Amino acid sequence: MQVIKYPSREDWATILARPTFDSTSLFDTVQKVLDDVRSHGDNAVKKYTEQFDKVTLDNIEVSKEEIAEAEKLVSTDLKQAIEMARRNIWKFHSEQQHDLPEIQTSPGVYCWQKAIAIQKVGLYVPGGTAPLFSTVLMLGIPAQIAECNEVVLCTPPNKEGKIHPAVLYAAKVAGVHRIFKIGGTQAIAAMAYGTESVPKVYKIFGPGNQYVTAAKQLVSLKDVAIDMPAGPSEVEVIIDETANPAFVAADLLSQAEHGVDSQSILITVSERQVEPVLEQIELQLEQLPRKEFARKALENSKIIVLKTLEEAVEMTNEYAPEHLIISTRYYMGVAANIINAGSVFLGNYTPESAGDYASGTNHTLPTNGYAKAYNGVNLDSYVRKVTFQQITQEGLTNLSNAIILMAENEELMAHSNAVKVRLNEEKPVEERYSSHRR
Ligand SMILES: NC(=O)c1ccc[n+]([C@@H]2O[C@H](COP(=O)([O-])OP(=O)(O)OC[C@H]3O[C@@H](n4cnc5c(N)ncnc54)[C@H](O)[C@@H]3O)[C@@H](O)[C@H]2O)c1
Ligand SMILES: N[C@H](CO)Cc1c[nH]c[nH+]1
Ligand SMILES: [Zn+2]
Repeated sequence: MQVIKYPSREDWATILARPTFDSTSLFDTVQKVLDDVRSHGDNAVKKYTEQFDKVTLDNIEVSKEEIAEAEKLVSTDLKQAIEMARRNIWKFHSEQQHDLPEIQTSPGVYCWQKAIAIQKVGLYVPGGTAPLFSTVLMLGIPAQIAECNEVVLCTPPNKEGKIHPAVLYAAKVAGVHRIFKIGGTQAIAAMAYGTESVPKVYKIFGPGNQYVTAAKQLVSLKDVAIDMPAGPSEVEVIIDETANPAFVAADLLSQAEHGVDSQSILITVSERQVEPVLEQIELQLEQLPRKEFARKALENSKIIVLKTLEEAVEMTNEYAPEHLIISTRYYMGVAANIINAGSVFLGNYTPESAGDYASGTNHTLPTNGYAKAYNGVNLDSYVRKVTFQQITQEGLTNLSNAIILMAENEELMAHSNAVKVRLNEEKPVEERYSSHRR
């Protein structure tokens, strides 16, 4: 991990750059796969599954028998852990439902909103190098709470053409309706355009590698909504002299192990913490089965020494990390000034892995600086708030001058007429006999 001490402000942007790859050829490659699946459906999906996942599939949909079999293969302990996570995720997300009041904006003018679930949603669960069954819960449970009608899930098959049992079990627990053995760009294309087997959806959710993220961005230009760009994982940790180096190292490694393009950033206002943290990283890294991924990701990672916590906050807001851990004496004071981050973890006993699995918050979060403009997945991601209004004859009379004047100044006479034709009419029957009712 590169150590940078007291950098000058002009260098911040360079220091905070994310790992790069050639995105021109990436977008071209991804677009070709999207177009092919759009034109040739299941045949193209199977072709790319052979090419990228190295498996030939006759049937791309997971059968009921496979789901039943998977349930037997998941241990009781793991089922209990999944249940605990499910309960907390359910609790946190179901509290995000709010009553939407009816507002009388002026006499006789009633406006309100109704939250209505997006009817068809597609969930992408990454599976290139790790079976992320926790992501199934993060994406499926809010869809279940929102009552989406059709929930389909795509995830890459392994070389035997199978899906990890825990992914299938979690999908059952989260009420997913149909599961397909498709990964990468071909999965995003199948859900965006529909194929003979895969239904077309209205919105696609979920994280993934650079191919998945690029595919989501391309299909969202014209064809389907997406949650957000949620690419390679990242974490930033802010510490002072009170932080425990072993905890800090573990947190940095926890995101580095996701993949070679992950990034971990440590900002310390105590120079004395640098060596102990580096020692802990070396020590802990050796024990990790995924140490090769983590080691590569650490090449993209930095330890930055700054003078003050004010600077640390400023740098963080510029970087906009997916995850931010604050391990300083007065962490609440530091947190109060954070404006750009996906999910914030406070104090020495709040590791980022708690949010990845079981505290109840969602782990599908914006990466690559998108936290400046997007939030992570939440219940609102699965609903649209449709507005309704009802205006009485008196209400319309009160608004009429303003509407007519504004419409005529925009030179839109038909808009103005739609009000004028209603004025001076006899009071409508329903208003004579009933009061306003929703
Ligand atoms: N931001 C978040 O909320 C969040 C959450 C979980 C995971 N993640 C990230 O998701 C990513 C998961 O990546 P992954 O690779 O393990 O799984 P993945 O499922 O995203 O990607 C695997 C698929 O990539 C495609 N692919 C692989 N090589 C290709 C190539 N050369 N050309 C075209 N397509 C190719 C294949 O079709 C394969 O099925 C990690 O980077 C992890 O950090 C992010
Ligand atoms: N940290 C990932 C989001 O960036 C989510 C995850 C799933 N499993 C473990 N971690
Ligand atoms: Zn993680």
